[in-house]
Amino acid sequence: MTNNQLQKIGWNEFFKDNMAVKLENTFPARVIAQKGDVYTLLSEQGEHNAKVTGKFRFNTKQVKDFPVVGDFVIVGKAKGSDNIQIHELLDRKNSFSRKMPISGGRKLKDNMIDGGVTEEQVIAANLDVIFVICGLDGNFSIPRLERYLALIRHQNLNVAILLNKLDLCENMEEKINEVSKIAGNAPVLAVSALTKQGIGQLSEYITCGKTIAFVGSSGVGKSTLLNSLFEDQVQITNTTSDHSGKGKHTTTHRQMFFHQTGCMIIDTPGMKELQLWADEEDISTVYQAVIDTIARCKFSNCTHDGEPGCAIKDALDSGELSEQRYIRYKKSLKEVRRLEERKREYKNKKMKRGR
Ligand SMILES: Nc1nc2c(ncn2[C@@H]2O[C@H](COP(=O)(O)OP(=O)(O)OP(=O)(O)O)[C@@H](O)[C@H]2O)c(=O)[nH]1
Ligand SMILES: [Zn+2]
Repeated sequence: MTNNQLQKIGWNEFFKDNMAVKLENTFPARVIAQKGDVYTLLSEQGEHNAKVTGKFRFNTKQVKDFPVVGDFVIVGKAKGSDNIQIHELLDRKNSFSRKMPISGGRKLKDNMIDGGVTEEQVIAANLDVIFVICGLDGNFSIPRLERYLALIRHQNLNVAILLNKLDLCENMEEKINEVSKIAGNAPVLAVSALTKQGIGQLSEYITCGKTIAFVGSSGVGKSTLLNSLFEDQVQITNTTSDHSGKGKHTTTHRQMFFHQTGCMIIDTPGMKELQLWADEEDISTVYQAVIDTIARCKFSNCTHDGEPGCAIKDALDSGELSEQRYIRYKKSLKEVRRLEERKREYKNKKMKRGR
């Protein structure tokens, strides 16, 4: 692979400039798959399987600082062996992240998932566009889309919303309308991965040198979509366990696929739990309509709890603002405030332990 070929897999000046390790015989590579602590990498020299070095592991304090699919890393041969090792993770242009999920059951506190390590979990890195996929069947969920949008807004990613299973949907316009109301600037596309209806709309995103990722809950059709785009089966899809739209887990690890156009597509396993890794500003952006309404309240310190001249009350009464959406806004705000608190507690605890 020549330098030009490295560019084809997304390498550019941004990554070159932040290479810190200048060890002899090291070179850049991109993470194209991950299974546990084994990474599959692609470099000018071809494909390699590698782990991080002991030094990397020792010096890395946070989960988010380990490589994920889409990352660029600096690799080299281990002393006295032909094995490739990862020495350094290069700064990310961006990433899609959530709060680390809770292992071993969830705790609900004030109707919010609470607990787990207060750290960022990076799902995929260095993306040009992220596609949030949602089924037009029983899986359809505006609240879930809003949560994805909050996470994405936090990372400043370009996002497109992809409504799949168009073949199963009888009120497409109504659904698109509903989604458009919360989508902000994100384009909303409706397709059927199965019949390929509308798939052509994706071609403007699937272009040479670009990296895109598919995220969404299990069973929305990420792998089916990938299969359609590649014609020949790159992933094995399963049949949904029932008609509720909840699929069986099929994709078990993250992986990057190379499309014939030269586009890199990252498929991710369906996410059950989507705790916010976002802040108040992100919530304000996702719920801009609520923020605009609040700005019209008579008193700037209005608590929207019966004060005179409350624009929220008027908007709820007139139906201009949906009560459910307002409740979700308040809940999300509470969740990110709680996250800020937990981040502070976590940092203090870590500092006390000296790591
Ligand atoms: N009718 C219909 N079914 C679809 C469509 N896309 C996917 N499916 C079905 O939905 C089920 C789940 O699809 P997958 O592609 O495995 O879903 P996934 O998002 O990759 O799921 P995970 O790997 O668990 O994250 C399969 O039975 C697919 O055949 C579609 O456009 N229309
Ligand atoms: Zn008010």
